[in-house]
Amino acid sequence: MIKAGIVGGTGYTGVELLRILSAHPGVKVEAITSRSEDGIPVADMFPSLRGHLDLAFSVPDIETLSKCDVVFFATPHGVAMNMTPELLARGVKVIDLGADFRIKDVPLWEQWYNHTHTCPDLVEKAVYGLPEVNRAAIREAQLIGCAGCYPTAAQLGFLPLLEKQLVDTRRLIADCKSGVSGAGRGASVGTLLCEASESVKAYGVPGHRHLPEIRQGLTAMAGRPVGLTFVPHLMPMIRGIHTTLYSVLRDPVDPGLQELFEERFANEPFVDVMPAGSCPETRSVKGSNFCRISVHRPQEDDTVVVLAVIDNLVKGAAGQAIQVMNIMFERPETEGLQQVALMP
Ligand SMILES: NC(=O)C1=CN([C@@H]2O[C@H](COP(=O)(O)OP(=O)(O)OC[C@H]3O[C@@H](n4cnc5c(N)ncnc54)[C@H](OP(=O)(O)O)[C@@H]3O)[C@@H](O)[C@H]2O)C=CC1
Ligand SMILES: CC(=O)N[C@@H](CCC(=O)OP(=O)(O)O)C(=O)O
Repeated sequence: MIKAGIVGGTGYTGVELLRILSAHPGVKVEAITSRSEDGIPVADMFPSLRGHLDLAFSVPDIETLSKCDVVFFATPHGVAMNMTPELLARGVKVIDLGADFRIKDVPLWEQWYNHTHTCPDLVEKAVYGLPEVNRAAIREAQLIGCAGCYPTAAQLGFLPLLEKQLVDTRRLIADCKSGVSGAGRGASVGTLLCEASESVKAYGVPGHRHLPEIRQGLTAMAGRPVGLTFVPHLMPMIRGIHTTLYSVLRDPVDPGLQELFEERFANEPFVDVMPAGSCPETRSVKGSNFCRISVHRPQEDDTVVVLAVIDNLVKGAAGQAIQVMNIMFERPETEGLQQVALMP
């Protein structure tokens, strides 16, 4: 049994980790932290877990967490970096769902996150948690910076095109939409029902913190710097990310896009390439670890349109983190992650 700890158990990604791990046959959750709910039984706060988890929240404590084999940080950026050096020194593997270890260029991270990094040496050692790109490195890693939610969908969608050098890398466009749970559980005016429902709004147009993360991944795939326009939107739904990705073919001769996507993801257990002409819906992945993708070439013109959907809390966060854990601990990669999406 893998002994797991979760820091940040009262947030949306924390409770999603609990939902999935409580049914994982190879994992026992040993510690779950919250500073605000210290001592409260987890099932009192989340009745959906009654009968599945007999644990109470406790404040984050290095002695307790270091008895675990793996610790997940489901915390805002700037938190994981404080405890990670000590946990690694004690032989614990760390999987950060936040952004502390995702961006290799530390000054660039500090600029976008407006925070001083306290362990830049560990950023170099950390492995980016996107199994479809980095599986071999994840297997050997002690520390993972899990891919963000928008970055997961955008990178998976562009991956086959960039690896094969099929599109102009100077003008990639990622038009992305997220459900409100992407903003976390903390109260804010923008996520109130009256503000977020029955309305759609772009945000972060001049620059969003996921821009450098997505650009870093796409640059590695393409083998050269890429130009990217990334515009996120807030949608009146709870879960889900929908990305519409635009790029222009370098050579207008038909490269066989459908076959290319099917072949690239043929052995990926959580990427489903949809039949030609289809448009994946966010509800087709709600509660599941799948990314569903379709590729289009409207009017047989030179623009390629890729549609990719994920559940931001699963493939975009907790599910991906558990997929990564399965790889690190040499468990079957799909173990505990077989949930079918909720319809409707
Ligand atoms: N929501 C999403 O769709 C996605 C989120 N992520 C990332 O995952 C992380 C968590 O997100 P989310 O679950 O939405 O966040 P929430 O705001 O919903 O929850 C944050 C959690 O962190 C705890 N926490 C906050 N500050 C600290 C601290 N200083 N020390 C210890 N614990 C702390 C909180 O509990 P308490 O204050 O009681 O200790 C709470 O349990 C973030 O980095 C986010 O960017 C990644 C992908 C998708
Ligand atoms: C709707 C919404 O507010 N989404 C968040 C992104 C989700 C998230 O938490 O980001 P990570 O994937 O980096 O952890 C945002 O735009 O900042």
